[in-house]
Amino acid sequence: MSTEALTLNNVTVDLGRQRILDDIHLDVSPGSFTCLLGPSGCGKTTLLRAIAGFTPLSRGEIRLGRRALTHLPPEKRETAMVFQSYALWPHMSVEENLGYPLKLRGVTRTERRRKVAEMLARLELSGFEERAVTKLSGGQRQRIALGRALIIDPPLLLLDEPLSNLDAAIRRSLRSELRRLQKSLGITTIMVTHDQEEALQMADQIVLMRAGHVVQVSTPQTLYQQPADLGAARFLGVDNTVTRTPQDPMGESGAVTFGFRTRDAHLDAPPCPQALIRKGRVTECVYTGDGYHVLIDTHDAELFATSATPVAPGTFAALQVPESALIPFGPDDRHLPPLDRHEDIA
Ligand SMILES: Nc1ncnc2c1ncn2[C@@H]1O[C@H](COP(=O)(O)OP(=O)(O)OP(=O)(O)O)[C@@H](O)[C@H]1O
Repeated sequence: MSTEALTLNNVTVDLGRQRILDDIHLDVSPGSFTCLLGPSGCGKTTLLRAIAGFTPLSRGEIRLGRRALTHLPPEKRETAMVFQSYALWPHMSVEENLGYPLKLRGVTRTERRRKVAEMLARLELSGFEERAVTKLSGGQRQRIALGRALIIDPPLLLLDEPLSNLDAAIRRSLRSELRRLQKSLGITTIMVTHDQEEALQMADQIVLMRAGHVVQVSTPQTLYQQPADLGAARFLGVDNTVTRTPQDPMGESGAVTFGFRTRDAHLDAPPCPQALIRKGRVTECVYTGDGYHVLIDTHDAELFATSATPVAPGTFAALQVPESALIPFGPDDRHLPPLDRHEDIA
């Protein structure tokens, strides 16, 4: 299989009078797995459809390797797409579904059988040839849909929320299966998801989108630890913010907002010299399975923290966040470089 780099330059899409995608630039390296991540309506599916050729560009260009795709119809782009709904032919068997794209390309019956058997082995579904697709589980159907997309050796695989119809356990196991398959084939892959956990677990590169724009392109680790702005941070589970005070950790100048995740704010941690501390009254305490989430009303903000034991509302409590878990943002809400701190923190 040949796999290729994808390049988007200046990609802009207007639908009706509305600008849906605005000046998108993106480089996707060959064989990598990229997730388009963002809230509902931010333009993820439109971008995927534009790459597939189903949505025309108003401006810009799309290249796959040396080929310009921009003006090619979908069937000439040779990209494969898998949707949320499995879109299998219900009246056909597994073998017929998988072999259909080969049949359309004039591949002989013997060769089709060989390729279908090979694909079923890759999907760990050997022996399912004769099975009606209506008699498969949701996870099996989605694997067949994936196999049908891959059987023609496409240079680019496009996935539109392929796991979102499946229940949580199947979804988790299919994530690693899909990633393993993608790596073994080395196929350049772009997947749309609104699920940050899914993107963080699967992607080599995440494209975070908001309102038709790309906010950040980075590895999962960088996106999680250094979100580009406060909006990105909130989308990635940073649910607490505090503004600096004289005794807090701080940068050199200007107002700083620190974001932190609830999981990093502890009520029962041993005191640590370099930490942010906030005190207040507990207003809520809910069980989360692996502990408790506690809401604390401090004098300037309501903050969430974790506790190993339940805490009664009304109790006076102090939360502590280690310095390493604080994400600093400047007055314009943009992420600041890592803290360079010399002073002790109260
Ligand atoms: N055919 C269309 N005509 C006009 N507007 C459209 C059309 N298709 C989508 N939109 C609008 O474009 C915006 C982006 O939609 P899109 O489906 O790409 O978002 P998304 O990020 O994939 O959302 P979701 O996660 O909910 O699927 C939305 O505001 C949507 O209403």
